[in-house]
Amino acid sequence: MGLLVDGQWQDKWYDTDANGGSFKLEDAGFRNWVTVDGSAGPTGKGGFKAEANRYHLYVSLACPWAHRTTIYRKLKGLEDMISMSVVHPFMGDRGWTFANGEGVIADPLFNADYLYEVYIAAKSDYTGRVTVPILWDKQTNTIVSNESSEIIRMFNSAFDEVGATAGDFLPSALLAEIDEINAFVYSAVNNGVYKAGFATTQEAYEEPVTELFEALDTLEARLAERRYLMGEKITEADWRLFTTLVRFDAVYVGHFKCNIRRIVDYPNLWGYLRELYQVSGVAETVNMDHIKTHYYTSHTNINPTGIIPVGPVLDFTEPHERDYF
Ligand SMILES: N[C@@H](CCC(=O)N[C@@H](CS)C(=O)NCC(=O)O)C(=O)O
Repeated sequence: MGLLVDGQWQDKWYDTDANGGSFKLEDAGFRNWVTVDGSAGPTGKGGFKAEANRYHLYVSLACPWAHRTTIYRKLKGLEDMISMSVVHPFMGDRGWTFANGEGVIADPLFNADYLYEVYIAAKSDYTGRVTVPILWDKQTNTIVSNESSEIIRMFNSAFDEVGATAGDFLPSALLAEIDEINAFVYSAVNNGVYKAGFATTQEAYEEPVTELFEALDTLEARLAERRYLMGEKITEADWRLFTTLVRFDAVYVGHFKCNIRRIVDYPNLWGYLRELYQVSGVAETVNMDHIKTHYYTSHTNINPTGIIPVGPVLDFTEPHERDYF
């Protein structure tokens, strides 16, 4: 675990002391957009036109933020036009690596050993954390974006005219409502588990855990009334919730101490999670081995022995029983 300072790697854990023991996620450093015609997107600069075989995605199969992008790459049929590398699940002193391991896909562009080399290739004096996902442009040799929430919006529609699978997870009529629920889920759930897990004081832990379970209770009630968060159709809001839910019982309950309840204790959330998992192609994006290995072995201040728990036994393939809607 560490970060780049002026293009030099420094081995540092998150600085929770600066925030009274609380974990604060850093803003992503590259915020450009791939668009249909290469014009600038909502942030950053233009020049990134949607084209087949132009972009490369770097991910970790363990990471819930990167997982959003692998789901979209799969569901939008982008696998043949956007190549992908997968880092090793263990993130040690030098951050993410391409060490040999099951499920690791080496870096074909730089043959990098460490992911930070990719950041330095984009900006030799880069300062910031070295995070996944990264969307790389092979034409202009730079990082387009390292912000998952924006990469999935690009994948959702920018490549439709060059052969992506039809399907829109962000219908414009629902945009405002989706943004609203995303903000709630992000703060209390997606990032809530990290705020609880990386807290270094009792108070900084208890507050996000309480907020997290209040939010899960609210979502449970909402899913009693609706099949998906926005109603009858799966939207971006569901995929953003899914990547946290699928890791929850195996990792966040134990490793991050988010243990007031488990997802299997919530009938609606558990059925909803199974249904999303069973959407064609999605199960192939879930690698429980990378997920458990990453969290339990990389965060040595939380789990010094590095022992990976054997359980829990979870069967995401059980009938989801949500078709009654
Ligand atoms: N804002 C980013 C956050 C990505 C992120 O924090 N990724 C984690 C893995 S789950 C990471 O690479 N962390 C490495 C580090 O912080 O040093 C996004 O959503 O794309």
